[in-house]
Amino acid sequence: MSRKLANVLITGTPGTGKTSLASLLATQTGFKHVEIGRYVKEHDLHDGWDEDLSCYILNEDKVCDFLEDRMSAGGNIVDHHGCDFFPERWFDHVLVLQTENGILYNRLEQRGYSGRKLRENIECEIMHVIVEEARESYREGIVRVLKSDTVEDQDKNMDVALSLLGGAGEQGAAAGSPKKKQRC
Ligand SMILES: Nc1ncnc2c1ncn2[C@@H]1O[C@H](COP(=O)(O)OP(=O)(O)OP(=O)(O)O)[C@@H](O)[C@H]1O
Repeated sequence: MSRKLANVLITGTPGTGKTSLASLLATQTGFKHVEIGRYVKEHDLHDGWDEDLSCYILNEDKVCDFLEDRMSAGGNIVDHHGCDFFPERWFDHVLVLQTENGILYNRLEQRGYSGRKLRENIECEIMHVIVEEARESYREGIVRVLKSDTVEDQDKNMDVALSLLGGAGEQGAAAGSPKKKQRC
């Protein structure tokens, strides 16, 4: 199987700037912005609502089944705060955004996060949980960790992403590489 266009995963702790970057990148490239949180809500890809964390309980199988055909076609920018349940073969590039803890704290607080939700997200960033998850889930050569503290960082990250997508046609060859996991 090969794709004419690449697929990109933009991941990182909530608040690190995934949606902002993915949205800009989609506008510039014409790729589809696949914001998993929004899809989960709009297409009922969940197992109900978590009252404690005020969020939907994502159903990984439903998400993967829903996206399979679209991902096979390529040209997607997937935006999600986790990355270990997607099939490895879906992605040609994985960008992990990281934000300095104090900056992230302010962003999440401004968004109305507090208590357990705020604390757990900051701990996630301090412990580099998503970076580790990405490195364990995807082959080394496609994972890039990018700083996302400032607007200047965002500009640089756009440049990185655009340069990666410049070779999108060839990247499709990676689509047939062996799967590391069979979660979906
Ligand atoms: N590089 C950056 N520099 C400064 N502010 C940023 C940067 N990236 C994002 N922001 C701001 O931080 C806030 C969070 O950004 P965004 O919603 O894109 O994060 P996210 O990682 O997609 O969060 P979530 O996972 O909860 O959807 C927004 O107000 C956005 O404008």
